[in-house]
Amino acid sequence: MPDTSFSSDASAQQTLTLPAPAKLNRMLHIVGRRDDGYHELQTLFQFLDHGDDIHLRLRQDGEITLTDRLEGVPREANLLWRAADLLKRETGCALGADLGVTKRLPMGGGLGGGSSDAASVLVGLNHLWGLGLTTRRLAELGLTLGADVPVFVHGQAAWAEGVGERLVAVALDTPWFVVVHPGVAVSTPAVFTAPELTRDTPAITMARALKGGASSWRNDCEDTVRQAYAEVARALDWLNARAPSILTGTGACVFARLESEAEAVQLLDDVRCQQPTWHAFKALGLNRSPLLDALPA
Ligand SMILES: C[C@@](CO)(OP(=O)(O)O)[C@H](O)COP(=O)(O)OP(=O)(O)OC[C@H]1O[C@@H](n2ccc(N)nc2=O)[C@H](O)[C@@H]1O
Ligand SMILES: Nc1ncnc2c1ncn2[C@@H]1O[C@H](COP(=O)(O)OP(=O)(O)O)[C@@H](O)[C@H]1O
Repeated sequence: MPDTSFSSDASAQQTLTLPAPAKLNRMLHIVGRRDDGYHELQTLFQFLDHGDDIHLRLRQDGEITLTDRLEGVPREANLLWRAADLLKRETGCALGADLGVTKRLPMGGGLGGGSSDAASVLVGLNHLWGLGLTTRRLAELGLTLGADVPVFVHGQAAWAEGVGERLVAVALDTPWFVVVHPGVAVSTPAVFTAPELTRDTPAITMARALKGGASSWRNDCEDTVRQAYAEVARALDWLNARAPSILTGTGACVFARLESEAEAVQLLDDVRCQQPTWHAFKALGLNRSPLLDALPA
């Protein structure tokens, strides 16, 4: 009988499929504005058991290619490609990769899909290319791609300050959520440049935020987004009549917190029957990203 174990092991080392989970901002306060225009935040990040999948295949010729196109995103802007290109330039690695994505997360929805894709590429290529960079270094590199990339690299639910780069791991409640995308695109820069945006919420301690618990958590972007996007306001009102619900990030997604999976199933059914123009899914909150458990030993 032919021994195929060597060839299958060898090909397993050449390819990797990794999860790129969504995040929610369980609360988000804007506590100031830096000189460069960026806003200082206080936020609680948590992951969902729902997201994209990233497919990596090692190339010996040094090329970085994209095997899946994202509509409206040219190669040089695609965070998968930018993450791989950054890692290659930073380390001088001579290897390359084919990068693919099974896209499930809406783009620009406040679920961090692009940032999570980038984090999974950084973590995955660090492994496939045998670079040996520390998680801390990968997170530093990731921050140059987007403020939300470090939390995905570290893979722990976190209290975040600054623009989201100062992280402290936390254990939050892990309920079921129903996440609704009301079918409109919200511009993050437009939210952050809105004159009426609340930018002066007094900073609080992490202990106080955690002690207040989910029933006290809110998102400072919500009023501004409500005013500019009637469909987001309608989704928040509709969901809030059924379960406590807030905006994630700068939207457009909103999420309802349920007491059980059965309640989440029921609410999801109701959304699909009564609001057919919205996209919705149910997901469990996770304090540990599935990315951390997906890498081969
Ligand atoms: C606010 C959050 C919370 O998770 O919202 P979502 O993007 O997830 O909805 C993120 O930190 C967003 O981070 P990220 O998505 O990387 O933002 P970017 O594309 O870099 O920002 C787009 C623009 O928004 C403004 N911006 C962004 C983040 C921030 N803390 N202050 C800002 O003022 C800046 O003008 C920036 O040019
Ligand atoms: N791989 C990617 N996945 C999603 N968006 C990407 C990707 N690469 C680049 N982008 C760009 O980044 C923007 C923000 O995407 P995303 O992280 O999904 O949203 P958000 O920051 O609202 O959570 C998108 O509108 C898109 O133009």
